[in-house]
Amino acid sequence: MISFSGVAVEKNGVGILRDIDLRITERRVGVIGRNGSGKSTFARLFNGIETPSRGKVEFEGAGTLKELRRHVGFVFQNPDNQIVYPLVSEDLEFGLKNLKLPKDEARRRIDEVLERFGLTHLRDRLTHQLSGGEKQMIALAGVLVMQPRMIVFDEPTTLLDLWNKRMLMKALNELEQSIVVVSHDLDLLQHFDRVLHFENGAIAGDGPPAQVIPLYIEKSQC
Ligand SMILES: Nc1ncnc2c1ncn2[C@@H]1O[C@H](COP(=O)(O)OP(=O)(O)OP(=O)(O)O)[C@@H](O)[C@H]1O
Repeated sequence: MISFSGVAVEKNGVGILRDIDLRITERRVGVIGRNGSGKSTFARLFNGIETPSRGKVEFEGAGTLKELRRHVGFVFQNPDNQIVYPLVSEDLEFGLKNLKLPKDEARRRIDEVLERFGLTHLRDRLTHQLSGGEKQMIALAGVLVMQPRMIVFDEPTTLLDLWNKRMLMKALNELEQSIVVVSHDLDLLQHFDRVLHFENGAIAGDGPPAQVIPLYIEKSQC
């Protein structure tokens, strides 16, 4: 469970997010809203990439940056922001080095994740030669090997074609972690447990997709 209590974010004197009071216990949560409504800023609070100007974010009662980073993984919209090493295998080992895992255990985790998502053939490839969809999956694999309890995705399907979008949606559905997905792709979120609708830096709608999404669409038609 992750909680936001009285959270506000301000930058250069400008209010970006305000009055965020939430407890998230659902397995699949979507985040929608117009461009500039504060979704990415909200998403980045989950694992401490962004810190609140006021209020606190806690994962099961622990709010230190170290705890948030340990429990919550973050998948960026553009995998180039996430993939740093020339070889896929090196990139996947990168985060695990910080955990100081024995080599065998690190290898086992990497093999398991690659195998599970049918990515084993990419293990020794150069990361800059991967397609956009392959990169997106390797970025997700890099987060999964860290075994976080929750994963936040910021617009994960924007760069993907229909095939890769389907592959990612299937992967999302099969994850045992709880997931939070920021997306303009309303189809992706229609079977989620809960959807948060942001408007001008605050939550304007919160509930099941069948309730929140139609109201959001209605507002866009005004
Ligand atoms: N450093 C900053 N200083 C001032 N304003 C900022 C800063 N960073 C972000 N903003 C503003 O905060 C608002 C929210 O940005 P955010 O990226 O969270 O929106 P978003 O809902 O994710 O948008 P999009 O759908 O376009 O990705 C935007 O108006 C943005 O211009």
